[in-house]
Amino acid sequence: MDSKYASYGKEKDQRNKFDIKAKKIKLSVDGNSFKNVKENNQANGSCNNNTVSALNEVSEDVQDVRKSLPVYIVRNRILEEIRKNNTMILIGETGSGKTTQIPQILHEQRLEGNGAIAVTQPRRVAAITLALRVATEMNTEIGSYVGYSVRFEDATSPKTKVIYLTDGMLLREAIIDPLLKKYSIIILDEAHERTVNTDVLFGIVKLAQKERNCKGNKLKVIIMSATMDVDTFRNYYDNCSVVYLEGRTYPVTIYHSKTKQDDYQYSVVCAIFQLHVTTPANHHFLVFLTGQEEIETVMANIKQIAKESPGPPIRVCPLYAGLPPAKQLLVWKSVPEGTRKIVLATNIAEASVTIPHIKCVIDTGLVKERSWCNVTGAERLRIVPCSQAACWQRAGRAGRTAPGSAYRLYTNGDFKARPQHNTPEIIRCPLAATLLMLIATGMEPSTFPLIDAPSPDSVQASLILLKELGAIESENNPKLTVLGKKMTAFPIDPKYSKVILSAPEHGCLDEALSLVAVMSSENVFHTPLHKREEAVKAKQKFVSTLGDHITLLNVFKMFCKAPLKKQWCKENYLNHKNLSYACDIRHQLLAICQKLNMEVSSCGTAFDQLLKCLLSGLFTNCAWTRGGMTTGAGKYATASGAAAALHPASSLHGLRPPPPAVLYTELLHTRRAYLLTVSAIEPHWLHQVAPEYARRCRANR
Ligand SMILES: Nc1ncnc2c1ncn2[C@@H]1O[C@H](COP(=O)(O)OP(=O)(O)OP(=O)(O)O)[C@@H](O)[C@H]1O
Repeated sequence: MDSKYASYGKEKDQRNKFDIKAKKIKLSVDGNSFKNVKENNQANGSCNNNTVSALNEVSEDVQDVRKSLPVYIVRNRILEEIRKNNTMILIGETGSGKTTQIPQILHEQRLEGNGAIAVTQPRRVAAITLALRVATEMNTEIGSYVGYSVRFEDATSPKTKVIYLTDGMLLREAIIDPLLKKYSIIILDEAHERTVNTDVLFGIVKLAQKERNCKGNKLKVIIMSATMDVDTFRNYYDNCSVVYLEGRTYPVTIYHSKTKQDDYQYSVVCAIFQLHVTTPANHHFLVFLTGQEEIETVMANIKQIAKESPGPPIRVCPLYAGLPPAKQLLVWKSVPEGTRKIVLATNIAEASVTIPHIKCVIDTGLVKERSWCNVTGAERLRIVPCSQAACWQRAGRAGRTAPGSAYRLYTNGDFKARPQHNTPEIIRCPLAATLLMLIATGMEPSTFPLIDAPSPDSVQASLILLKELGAIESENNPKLTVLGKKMTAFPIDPKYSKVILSAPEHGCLDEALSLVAVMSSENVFHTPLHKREEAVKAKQKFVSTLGDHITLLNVFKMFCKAPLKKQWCKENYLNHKNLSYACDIRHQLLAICQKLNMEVSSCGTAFDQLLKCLLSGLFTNCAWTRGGMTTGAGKYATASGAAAALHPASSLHGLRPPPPAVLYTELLHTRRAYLLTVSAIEPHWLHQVAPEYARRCRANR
């Protein structure tokens, strides 16, 4: 193993260094009593035992753990503040118990009255696992007093009092009821993440609170985070009270790489095996990577090296957004005693989640970030360094149930050079979906109160896109069209709801539903590194020369017909979980279509119809060969003029001559720019299905 990866500069945990300038009330945990509780726990073996508990297989005394949390210890003071203030910001260390304890403390006092308590989370895995944990702590079933609501899954009932839900789900509820009357208390958690949905929710909740307070139907709002920019939030919420909770659970020792790492995937594998041979097996690892493909590659490498490496047996668990929920939860399952669990995750494991017995975090310091081009509306994905706040959150995952360590594969200098906080997503992301939601709730986009307003150009570009999608009447007077209203019925991006809603016109709703469903799930192909050739060969039987979309459709159709699905997937190197998840999604999309009285037509093998239908929603994602010739190895120019190559995994890769025009699903920027999930189209189709955009696009090219 290369020795340069062994050298980490040790540094003291600096999690307290965040500068909080706002006037604040400090609530301190009594150091001695906290220490004693911790020591007692350890003496009881409740934090240090070797048995790894799955989420619902509670081996520790949850009530003891609960009572040792800083938030629990000062709960009476916190309650006092919450009673006094309609709006409050609560800052507390990662792991201090904000997300699991505050809702319970409120509910124990019945502060929610006849309403419910909503706790928003930027990510579904956090919403689900938190609800499961809190249900266990409250000794109740999920869906009873505690529940969760995430896209495509609602585990609540009329008697649910504490609801963990994604910010996107609360936004959808706001379309039906902008005053969110179902809730008497709304907790906006992980405020520092500044996702576009959370930023919009800040505004919706602020307006709802103002109006409801006038009508005597009060709404309490609590904003929580470990690392947020307090001054900005305090100004936005009219100088509301800030409660700063001092006190932590377990220390995390931070190590930085001494030298810059050129190949982080390689560094990750080296770091894992260096630590693997020197750390006890019950210290599980959590590794932060940037995406599914990378996770699969690293996973394959670990499995390969593990065969010859000394040290305990290894169980590798992936965790990324597109993984079907049931598979995500496997991360919380116990492993046999003496086995090391290594979780390979994207930033979805960064905030709010607790994976028991993770004592070692290995952080690449990178994240895959979505941004977009105002002019053409095309989106792109880039791998970029994450903010300091994100780095602290990641490190915090190591100190949840015991003291831990975080190994950063970047230097201290690199860390210090990073921005303190995440750039709000609203500044860099496409806004069409958000604006559609706002317009649907009856809000006026130009006067809507946002903490950080996106540039007027960006808003205008998104309104133009909505106009071209047929969702609004005009960009200057944004009113929903009949089509736009229907689009809001689907919990998916407006580009994809447009595809579904255009399908009857192209006679292909059956196929469009399957395609959108399979594209909403994650990669269906499973390509283990050591069996790459077999996997590539197996893929051939599904490949269409028309491109990856029809290839995906072929896979999905054959999966639906296969009698022994698991076995069939194994034989064909396909991901059974992702395909099953696609089936669930299709089911739900179909139910919405049926509610809208749409007729389910099929185009059979007339795939031109399906591709035109796909283009009617994804028209911003076209690329052309330059002057009819590809430049270099399959290079195309996107609508913004950026050069990009077909991804080597595309079924069009290597086709001679290359199709003059293609439709892609995503533009990925790694060392090169790649078009992902690509189909050949006829250049004139763009004019047929999106004439306004085609004219605008030609003028810009
Ligand atoms: N699923 C779980 N299994 C075991 N312990 C858990 C679980 N969820 C929470 N805990 C315990 O409760 C503690 C508090 O978790 P909680 O999510 O409430 O903290 P938090 O202050 O909201 O942290 P963050 O800012 O990171 O979201 C954890 O550190 C851990 O000790």
